[in-house]
Amino acid sequence: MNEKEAAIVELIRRNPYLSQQEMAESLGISRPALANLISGLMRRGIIRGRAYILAEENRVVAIGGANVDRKFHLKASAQAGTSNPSTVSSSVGGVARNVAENIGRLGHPVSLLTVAGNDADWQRIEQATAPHVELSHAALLPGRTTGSYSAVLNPDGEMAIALADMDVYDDLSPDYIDAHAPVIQGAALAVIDLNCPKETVSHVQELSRQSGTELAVVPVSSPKMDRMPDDLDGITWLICNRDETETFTGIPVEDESSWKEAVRFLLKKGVQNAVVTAGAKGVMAGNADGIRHFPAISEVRVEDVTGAGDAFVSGLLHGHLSGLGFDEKIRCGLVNAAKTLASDATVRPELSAQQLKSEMEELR
Ligand SMILES: Nc1ncnc2c1ncn2[C@@H]1O[C@H](COP(=O)(O)OP(=O)(O)O)[C@@H](O)[C@H]1O
Ligand SMILES: O=c1[nH]cc([C@@H]2O[C@H](COP(=O)(O)O)[C@@H](O)[C@H]2O)c(=O)[nH]1
Repeated sequence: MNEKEAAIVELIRRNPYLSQQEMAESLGISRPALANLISGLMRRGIIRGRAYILAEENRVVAIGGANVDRKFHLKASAQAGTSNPSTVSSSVGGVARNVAENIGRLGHPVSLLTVAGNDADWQRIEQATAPHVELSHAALLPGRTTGSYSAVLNPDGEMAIALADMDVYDDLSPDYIDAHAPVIQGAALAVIDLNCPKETVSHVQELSRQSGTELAVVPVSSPKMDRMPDDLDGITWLICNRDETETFTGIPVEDESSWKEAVRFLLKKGVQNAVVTAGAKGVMAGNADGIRHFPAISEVRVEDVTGAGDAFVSGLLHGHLSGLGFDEKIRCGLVNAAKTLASDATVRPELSAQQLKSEMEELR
């Protein structure tokens, strides 16, 4: 292949929807010259043909963070201004990545759109994630550092402080999304986390609306709630924990009635299905047909809380993709969260669709 042909192939790989006019303009050649080059590529079987691409049933795309999580377990209560003896453990995380791994383990084809540094942390993420998630669209940025989340935990397990180095996600930009638009347009469901900048969230919302891709929005923390789009129309699922909900709605969630009011607030803003989780108290969830409380699974042994929220989201979306009724979708989330709390892993390695199905029967 010569240089021009290679450039054409790269353009098509990035966006198979480009017209010949757009390709010619982008390469700075005339349209007839482009047509000649394309027929050459077709004769040699490098381009197979032009096709309308149908959304692959149940293909999911997750957009957002892929981090390395580090936990420092202090041997005595934290003292400022000195070195504190501790043991450290680490694992792979990031909300979008956690959800993608859960969904992949549950048997759905899933791609991750993310950005990272070209470093050892990314290699670790890739090794743990690639068996379950398609990663070919992840952009490795020279000179950038892969996202990381470091929590310092007191001896009783409570967090003293957590440090998030997630500057790399500033580059999860609308331009990056445009370069991978067909991945979103061809998916049945897109899941975006709020590690993404606000303009990226709105851009994905617009693209999904145009292509009829369902959209789930998953916040990552209360300070990042200012990245929520101004208008929530076209969001199929919004799943927030209590802190995130209070920050966004301004409604203190203190009892069943204020909890319900917060869900109603989200629905009024245009979300189709809204869920507010509250740890051991369970979730308040609803849509235009009504809002109701679902208790958490009570018989859980809490081993490690990391990843429970992401497991809830993933179980719920698995129920949604499997065409279950509303209450069963929520139950899929509750069961997956409970089983993840009882595991020291962020995404439990035994998870599969069959496993979750039998756990749902066992906990009925
Ligand atoms: N102590 C607990 N006992 C039972 N279930 C829990 C407990 N903590 C969390 N969960 C489950 O995990 C889900 C998410 O937890 P939550 O703390 O609300 O969100 P996040 O982890 O995102 O902050 C809850 O809806 C619930 O189903
Ligand atoms: O600003 C952020 N904080 C935390 C996370 C991720 O959130 C997960 C912890 O989730 P939970 O709060 O559900 O335990 C970790 O994997 C961490 O990397 C993130 O993506 N972005």
